[in-house]
Amino acid sequence: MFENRPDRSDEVVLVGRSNVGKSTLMREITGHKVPTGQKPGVTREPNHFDWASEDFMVTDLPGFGYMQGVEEGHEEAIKTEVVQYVEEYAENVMVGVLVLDGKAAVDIIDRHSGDDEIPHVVELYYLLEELGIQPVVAVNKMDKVPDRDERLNDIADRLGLYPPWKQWRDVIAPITAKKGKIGPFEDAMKSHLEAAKRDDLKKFFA
Ligand SMILES: Nc1nc2c(ncn2[C@@H]2O[C@H](COP(=O)(O)OP(=O)(O)OP(=O)(O)O)[C@@H](O)[C@H]2O)c(=O)[nH]1
Ligand SMILES: [Mg+2]
Repeated sequence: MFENRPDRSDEVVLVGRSNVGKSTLMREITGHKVPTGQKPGVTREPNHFDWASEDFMVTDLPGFGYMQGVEEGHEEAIKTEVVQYVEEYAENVMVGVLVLDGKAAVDIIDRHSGDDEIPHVVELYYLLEELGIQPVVAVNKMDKVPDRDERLNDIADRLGLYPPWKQWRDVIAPITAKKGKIGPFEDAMKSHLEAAKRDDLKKFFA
């Protein structure tokens, strides 16, 4: 299990495959220089940013799937650790942000969908639901997606959210984290924090 977790009662976690932009989004949220990179597998340990006065933190977790320079067995081990982390702290996690690469997600999901196979990202989405964690799907790298509505409808469909995606604006948030365009994500976060009666945390997503 990952060490060095600050003891904060409320938490937002960022999860998803490697290289989708979790750490880039973390940077945008916190304003801190979180390491990011072009090669999958940059984040190997959780990055926690915490605000003691609000008893709150945001955690950027290592990514699932292919990681450059990492042995296959170790990738699996990291994936298991990420799942265990979310399970262990489910009580604390107010929102689970599933970050996707808007350009690649549908192809990856479809490639791994079969009779006895559920793609990792879909599995992760179900895990959040099972654990009673409010999901937000941050569909990142929208700057690379030409057919925006079509793509977002497909993503909604693959997650079992009946299209059109616009019905799910509090769950599906198209963003371009690299350019700081994260308004739809902030709006979704604010609506869930309000529902959780934590209006005091909305300032971190403004
Ligand atoms: N085009 C585009 N690239 C982005 C965007 N957001 C992040 N990236 C790039 O995607 C790459 C991966 O970003 P990271 O934030 O390191 O991704 P990560 O999900 O934290 O990756 P791991 O730590 O390896 O799991 C970097 O080269 C980023 O600059 C975006 O909105 N658009
Ligand atoms: Mg990272």
